[in-house]
Amino acid sequence: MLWPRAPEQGLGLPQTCCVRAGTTDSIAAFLAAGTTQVGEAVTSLGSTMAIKLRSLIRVEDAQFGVYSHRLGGDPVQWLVGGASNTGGVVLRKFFTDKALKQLSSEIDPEEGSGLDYYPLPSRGQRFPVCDENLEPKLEPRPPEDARFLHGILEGMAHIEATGYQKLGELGASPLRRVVTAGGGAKNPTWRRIRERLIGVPVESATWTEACCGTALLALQGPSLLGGASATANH
Ligand SMILES: Nc1ncnc2c1ncn2[C@@H]1O[C@H](COP(=O)(O)OP(=O)(O)O)[C@@H](O)[C@H]1O
Ligand SMILES: O=C(CO)[C@H](O)[C@H](O)COP(=O)(O)O
Repeated sequence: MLWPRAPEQGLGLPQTCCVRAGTTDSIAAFLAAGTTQVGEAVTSLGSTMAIKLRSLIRVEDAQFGVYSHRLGGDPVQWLVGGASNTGGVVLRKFFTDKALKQLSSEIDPEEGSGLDYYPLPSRGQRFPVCDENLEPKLEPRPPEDARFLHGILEGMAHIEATGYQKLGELGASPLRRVVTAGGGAKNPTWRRIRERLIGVPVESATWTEACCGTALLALQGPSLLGGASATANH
């Protein structure tokens, strides 16, 4: 908590104003998504892809871009995960949001694309492997836009699945369910591709915007952390 100083020193807020600070966008998205159980995770599919798994075990491994934030509770829970360079920023290079919706409806998520892409906006990856020289792979490009999109969505789902697999290998609590936040959460085709590849139920969050988590944190403070549900009627 930050208490404001005199107006000439700070923000000029009244003494009665309590400011809560310190979250990141993907932690805010995690809080908004309303998980309560160890083994539940949130994938934020925004411009980049970030994953956070509610775990009893803390895991850190810079080689794979894996780190943990302390969530709280008794016993203490951790948000284990990482932030990848893949994500919607790659989709935006090729498709408008309107085209994404139309083309996604033409994809059969039960079938493989037959392509082997590694979607990145440029060279370099942070998670699930940390390698500044890793190159994107988005070729060959088929003539059909829907198939091209299928390959990209599948490639990103592979990266996400590998990420969750890596958390398990490094000793985090076993994954049971994935909730989705961010702009990619509104894509049911992608959700099904991801579910097939990750191997646990994948759902869309009721609140997909990180700002909802920030608002909940401002309202409830530390009582929101450590197993409390974020889906209170606010
Ligand atoms: N139907 C869709 N399917 C998949 N991705 C989508 C869809 N609509 C929008 N997006 C992607 O969502 C991203 C924006 O999500 P958002 O959570 O607002 O991102 P951020 O706040 O990180 O910039 C864009 O990169 C866009 O390509
Ligand atoms: O890369 C990101 C956004 O582009 C991550 O969301 C950001 O790094 C959040 O960090 P943390 O994982 O510590 O919550």
